[in-house]
Amino acid sequence: MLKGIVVKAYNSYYYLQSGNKIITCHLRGRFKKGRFSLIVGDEVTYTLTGPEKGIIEDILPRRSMLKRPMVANVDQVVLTFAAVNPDINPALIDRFLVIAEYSELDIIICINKIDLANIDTIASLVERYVQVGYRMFTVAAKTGIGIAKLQEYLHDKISVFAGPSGAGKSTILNAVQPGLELTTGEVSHKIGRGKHTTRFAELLPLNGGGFVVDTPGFSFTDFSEMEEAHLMDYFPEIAQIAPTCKFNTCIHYKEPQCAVKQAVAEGLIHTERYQSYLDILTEIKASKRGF
Ligand SMILES: Nc1nc2c(ncn2[C@@H]2O[C@H](COP(=O)(O)OP(=O)(O)OP(=O)(O)O)[C@@H](O)[C@H]2O)c(=O)[nH]1
Ligand SMILES: [Zn+2]
Repeated sequence: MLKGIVVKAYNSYYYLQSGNKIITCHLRGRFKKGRFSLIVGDEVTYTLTGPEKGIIEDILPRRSMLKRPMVANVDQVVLTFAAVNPDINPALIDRFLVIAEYSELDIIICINKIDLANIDTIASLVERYVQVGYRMFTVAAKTGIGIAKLQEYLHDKISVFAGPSGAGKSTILNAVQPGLELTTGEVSHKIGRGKHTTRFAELLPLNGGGFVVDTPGFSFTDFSEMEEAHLMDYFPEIAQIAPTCKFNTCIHYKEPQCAVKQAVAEGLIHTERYQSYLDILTEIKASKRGF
């Protein structure tokens, strides 16, 4: 049985990467009857019906499923931020981290444009997130600094690149995989969500194995689906200390004898990380009240 991975879905055609070939496929009729949907990243079996044409027979079990964008079998997300232009904003990093944690993704944080950065500022920021346990990369896509190391971590994996507009995601992907030729633009020339007009994600193959996804509009501002009591789970350093709070219902807000607040006071948890926690908690509370 031949195997492939869906790299693109368009107009009821599915494009499979199979070995080093792209096979254009239709779905076997029985799939169409159910409420079944095949998405980018799905691994499938197929039979050939012509040269580089085929029909998809079966879908293999999904290892994971990301909803926005819709991609199956994502291994990790690379949260990408610019050190400068737009200036780095730790509160924004925390917001992206919370959504990525909520989506149960493995996370890499990538700080781009370090050619323009104040090294001390970036070093202390890197330290903050390394302490929490995150994998941090500093790169300059334009000059190539750090790109080889990032490439190692992308090998044989499906990696989704997400981050604010202008962070340099497309530029990084072009550096990681010469030949992709994704369009990049000046920050000031972009409006709203950026220049992307594609609505559907596409897997872009890397030489030597693995795929990357450049996300059109990863929506990272909406916390209303989350529960107040679970927010701590998306801050690893808070989740770790939470069991030692006096009350097991403690959400580390106004409760007495809170071990998390104690840890903040002692400098074990970064004040700005705790502030991000409180800000998002407040947003969740407000959304539950219908604001
Ligand atoms: N100095 C410097 N500029 C960079 C670097 N990487 C990207 N840029 C510039 O930053 C701007 C934005 O880069 P893009 O790659 O388009 O950013 P993006 O994250 O893909 O943006 P969206 O597509 O809107 O999400 C471009 O003008 C790039 O040339 C870098 O390492 N150093
Ligand atoms: Zn507490």
